[in-house]
Amino acid sequence: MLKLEHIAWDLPDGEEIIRDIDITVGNQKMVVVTGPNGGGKTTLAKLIAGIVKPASGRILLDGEDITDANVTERAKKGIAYAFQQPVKFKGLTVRDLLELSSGGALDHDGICQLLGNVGLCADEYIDREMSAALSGGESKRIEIATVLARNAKLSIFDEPEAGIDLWSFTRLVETFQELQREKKGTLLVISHQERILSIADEIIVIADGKVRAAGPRDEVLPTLLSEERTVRCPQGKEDICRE
Ligand SMILES: Nc1ncnc2c1ncn2[C@@H]1O[C@H](COP(=O)(O)OP(=O)(O)OP(=O)(O)O)[C@@H](O)[C@H]1O
Repeated sequence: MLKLEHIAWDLPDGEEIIRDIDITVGNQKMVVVTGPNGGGKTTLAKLIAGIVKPASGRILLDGEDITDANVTERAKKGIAYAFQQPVKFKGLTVRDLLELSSGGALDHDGICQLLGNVGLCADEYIDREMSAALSGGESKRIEIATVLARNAKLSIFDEPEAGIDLWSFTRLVETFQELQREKKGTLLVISHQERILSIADEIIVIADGKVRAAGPRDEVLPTLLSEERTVRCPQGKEDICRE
């Protein structure tokens, strides 16, 4: 179980970005973090992965205080993080990257399966270099595949939908569902996508650096969707919106 207690994070000029956040993420759950742009979701994910350190508060993983552990130590303890903007490693091939992530040699079928999770046809990609020649959507999907390859205790995905096509996105949603069914670790997914929100066990809404709402999907999602409808259709204009 992941537990954040009174977590805060500020910019060097003192501006508070994350304010006194308390979150509990149960094992084997799929938790989706959503909320308005600039609300602090990516910062929260970076705090959990150890990329940034909190100004105050504690982070516990299965009861162990990991607040002072760095990224590598947290990775060893089972936290895997997929960046919103994928990192490119010149010289490394897709196969190298997937083998590094999974911790051992992978045969053709193993690589096919991992790339298939994100809708990539393996043969075309296995020996390609992780360079600027890959499109944004291709490298984003490879990044997601590397996190899936880790089979981590806690996998964090930051806007996995960003820049990937509809077919690959559908495949990714199915992959998340398979992982949920097979109870293969905890998924923490930052997303604005209703299709991802609709398969969450729990939803956390972060706005203005605080938890605005948190709870089981069926409690949180209806309110979110009705708020979205209100934004799309201002009060008093419902008749026009329906037409
Ligand atoms: N290193 C930094 N320097 C300056 N501002 C930062 C830094 N990191 C985060 N911020 C600011 O903190 C706020 C929260 O950013 P964050 O990326 O966590 O938001 P988000 O909820 O993930 O947004 P989005 O939905 O747009 O991805 C933003 O206003 C952002 O500009």
